Amino acid sequence: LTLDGLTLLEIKSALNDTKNVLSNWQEFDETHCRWTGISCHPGDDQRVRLINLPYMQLGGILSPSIGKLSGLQRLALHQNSLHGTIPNELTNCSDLRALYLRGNFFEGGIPSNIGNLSYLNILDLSSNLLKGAIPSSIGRLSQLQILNLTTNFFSGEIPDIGVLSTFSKYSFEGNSDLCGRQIEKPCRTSLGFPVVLPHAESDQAAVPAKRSSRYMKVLLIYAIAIMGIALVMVLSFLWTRLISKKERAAKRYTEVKKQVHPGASAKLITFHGDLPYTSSEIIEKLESLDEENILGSGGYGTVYRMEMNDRRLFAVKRIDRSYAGSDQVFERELEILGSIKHTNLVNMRGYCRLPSSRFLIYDYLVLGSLDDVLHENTQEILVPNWSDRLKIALGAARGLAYLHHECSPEIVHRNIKSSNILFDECMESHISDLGLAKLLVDEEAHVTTVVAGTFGYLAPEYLQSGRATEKSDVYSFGVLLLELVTGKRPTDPSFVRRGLNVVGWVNTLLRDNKLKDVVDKRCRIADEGTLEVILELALRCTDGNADDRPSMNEVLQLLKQEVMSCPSEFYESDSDY
Ligand SMILES: Nc1ncnc2c1ncn2[C@@H]1O[C@H](COP(=O)(O)OP(=O)(O)OP(=O)(O)O)[C@@H](O)[C@H]1O
Repeated sequence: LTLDGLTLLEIKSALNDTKNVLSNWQEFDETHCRWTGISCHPGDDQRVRLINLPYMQLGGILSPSIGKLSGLQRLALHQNSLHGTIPNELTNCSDLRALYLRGNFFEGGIPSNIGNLSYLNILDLSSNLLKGAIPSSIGRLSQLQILNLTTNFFSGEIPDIGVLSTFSKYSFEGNSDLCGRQIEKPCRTSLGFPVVLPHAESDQAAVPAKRSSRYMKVLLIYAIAIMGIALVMVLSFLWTRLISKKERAAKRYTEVKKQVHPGASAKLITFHGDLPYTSSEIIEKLESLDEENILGSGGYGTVYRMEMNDRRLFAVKRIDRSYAGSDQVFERELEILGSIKHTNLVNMRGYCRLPSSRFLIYDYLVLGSLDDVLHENTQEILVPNWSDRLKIALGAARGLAYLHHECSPEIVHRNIKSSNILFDECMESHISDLGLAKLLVDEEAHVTTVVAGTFGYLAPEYLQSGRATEKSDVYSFGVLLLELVTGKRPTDPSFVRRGLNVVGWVNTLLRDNKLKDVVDKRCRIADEGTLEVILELALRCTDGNADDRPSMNEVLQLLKQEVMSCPSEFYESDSDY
């Protein structure tokens, strides 16, 4: 073993590896470059470049030996259970570009000479038990693009110097004792007054004694008035919250506007008043849809492009499938689906039942589906690059995590696939067809035909039992990630011919150390570290054992970190970490 290999063993000895994930970190191994979570610099000297061990349930401490890895560029140990302090020696890793220690139990302060890490792009120490002042040397990190110190116990004034001046409150939230310009919270003197007050400068020039007692009086009046106003605001805020909560509960379904078309047995339901047209105009447009307007057809029916008189476009799905229950139950279920709103879900605007057919009305997504973009795209220039692909994955993960973790009861999509990821004019991902897989199955059918979804994306246990869970969605999402990396459909003939699906194919190539062969040839990967992390995530999502797959919230966290660490134009748009 080289010096770096021995250093890794020292680091391992300080970690509490409960799940034995570091079992292949062995003394007798000649090269440490293939150990779990390790990547080396190209060349013969086997210098460690990346340590990627997030979500590994590692305990123990981060050994000071880490400082000996002078070629280290990325240290990702987020979402483990590490404790102790962040060793000062870490700042000897002068090549470090990304440091992720989020979601551990690190105590103490940030090493004061962290400013020595002059290449640092990303510093994420959020969700730890860190305390003390934020060192001003962070201001010297001129390359720093992402700073996340949220949810710790930092205190004192945030230094307003260098790069530290450029970060907003989103980098510091969840530290109740911090103050400073960045978080719009003035720091206070021991008397409890803001250090900087309006007109403070002119007061300096005044006659000291007399002026200061008048000044104190004014301050007192100010303070009492501010406290009074704050009290009134808090009370009225609480009151409106109470009222609006009650109203929201009562109005849950009243926002759904139901209209019965005069003279015909037609029914129109619009959700959240989202379709600002008369029922006659909508019904007239629906009745006039013809072959020219067809966008495509899928398992539930045909999709049309519908243009209103004001030129706004909608996508309309004419439902072919029958529904076993009554119209009332079907419509009630749809009302629930219509009430779900999220930027990464295709917005359902309304439902219309005419004697001839039933229609679902959606927002029209101009740039088509991921399936079109990846597989039907003949113009090389329009093929998404690596950072676009990460952004697409992130958007889809946000939508799916919302369905799994924010909706109550949670919604299992059952049919995650590339043709159900649609793009708006900004190439933002929107998941379509949510809820339909469950709503439009034939309840009477035999269990094997109850399986909705599309071959290639389906989790093995879902195929066997017909029972869809969040974890079967996670599997489909993992396949989607592999599709984004490889640029191949999950049923691509090149591996199906050899009896493999995309998961088996990627696993085989990785086992043979052919990382490069996995990647879509049309896409230049800027950062091999990110590629490895995404592949590892995809393989965890497609684990044969559903319990070993991560939740969508975990997937989302990990993708956010990767998107932020991928240098591209969409840093700014992704600020909600
Ligand atoms: N809201 C929308 N905006 C623009 N195009 C859409 C919209 N919804 C669907 N489409 C397009 O209509 C076509 C058919 O979509 P549909 O969802 O019915 O089929 P699918 O996704 O191929 O299969 P499945 O029914 O299994 O989901 C696809 O080409 C899709 O891109």
